[in-house]
Amino acid sequence: MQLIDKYHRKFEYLRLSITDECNFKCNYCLPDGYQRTHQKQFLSQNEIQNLINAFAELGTSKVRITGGEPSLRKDFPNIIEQIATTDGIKKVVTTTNGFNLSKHAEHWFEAGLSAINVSIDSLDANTFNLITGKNIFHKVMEGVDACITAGFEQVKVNSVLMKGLNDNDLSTFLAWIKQQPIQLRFIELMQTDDNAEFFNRYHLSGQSIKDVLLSQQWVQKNRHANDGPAEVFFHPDYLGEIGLIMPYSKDFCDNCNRLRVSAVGRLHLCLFGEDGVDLRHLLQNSADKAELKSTILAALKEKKSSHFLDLGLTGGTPHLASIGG
Ligand SMILES: Nc1nc2c(ncn2[C@@H]2O[C@H](COP(=O)(O)OP(=O)(O)OP(=O)(O)O)[C@@H](O)[C@H]2O)c(=O)[nH]1
Ligand SMILES: C[S@@+](CC[C@H](N)C(=O)[O-])C[C@H]1O[C@@H](n2cnc3c(N)ncnc32)[C@H](O)[C@@H]1O
Ligand code: SF4
Ligand code: SF4
Repeated sequence: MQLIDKYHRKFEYLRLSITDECNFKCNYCLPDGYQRTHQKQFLSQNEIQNLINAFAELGTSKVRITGGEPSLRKDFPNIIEQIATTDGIKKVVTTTNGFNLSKHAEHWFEAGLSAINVSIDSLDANTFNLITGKNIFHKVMEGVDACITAGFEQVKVNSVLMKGLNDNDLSTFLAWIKQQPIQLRFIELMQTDDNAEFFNRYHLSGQSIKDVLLSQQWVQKNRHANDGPAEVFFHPDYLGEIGLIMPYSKDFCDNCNRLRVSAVGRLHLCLFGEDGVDLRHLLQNSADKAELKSTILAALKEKKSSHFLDLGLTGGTPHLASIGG
């Protein structure tokens, strides 16, 4: 039994959100901060274990723990360890805003985290503050250094491209990664239910960056099966790499290799899909594993070939914190 859809795409990568909550106010994601509308019970460690056991038996080998801000959970290191020691899981990775990274990078590495992605939208402390609502740029950068020292096999930095806010920063970013073994990724700003006006004002294609890179002898790398969606470029004079995540480009979804489960246990077939399929009642007891697996397999039959962002359809995703990006 394998997770393969009708377009012959194989899904070995699970993005698991463990909380919706976040302590940042990124202007493209949660500009007014996290709003606690009603008390939600996020997945417990027991529920997570039952979920991961089923996915691993269906061929999942890589799990990204995301959120909201995943490291806000006190049991975050336990969750890392628990997933990393599940049979069949080869890689446990996370995406974080880095607020407590300098303190915990080594601890998470020891718990079994193999790689880490840190979101840093600008290398200018004031602009960072303006975008995220947090005046802790230097602390986050210390966290990136702590990741490199801790020995993670890969450290990536995510930067959402925004017209007039950080699109002139390419040379500063390039100077930074010349001597740093970091994969720096520029992500095209995506429209969600809540950010239409912001999107119209700030969205910018990554193609202009691609053109600059190719004109400066950067070379595109081949993709591997479990890789994320970035087009990756290297240069012999740079220790770091550049990645471009361009969901508005043609054929972006042809390589889709990931499924998502939200922090309340709903299976989402696409970042911009509809409501999702409730799995939670099947996560309470390990004896329900067979039914859980068949529910996931049945749901996959409905996965669409692509998103419909070019038609302005955001599939009911209010913001990416709600489902883990
Ligand atoms: N449209 C779309 N965007 C995605 C998808 N996966 C990731 N992204 C975007 O890319 C951002 C960065 O993703 P990360 O959490 O760093 O993970 P990744 O790029 O899948 O990870 P790697 O495995 O490290 O390459 C996400 O927050 C999204 O904004 C996807 O399947 N579809
Ligand atoms: C939703 S966050 C969750 C993890 C963590 N809080 C963080 O920011 O790294 C994951 C990623 O989604 C990206 N993101 C959020 N909203 C986005 C949007 N509308 N368009 C593109 N990327 C977005 C963020 O920059 C971040 O890199
Ligand atoms: S992008 Fe991440 S850090 Fe920023 S508000 Fe969204 S969930 Fe929080
Ligand atoms: S937008 Fe949906 S179909 Fe396309 S790559 Fe992302 S998750 Fe896959």
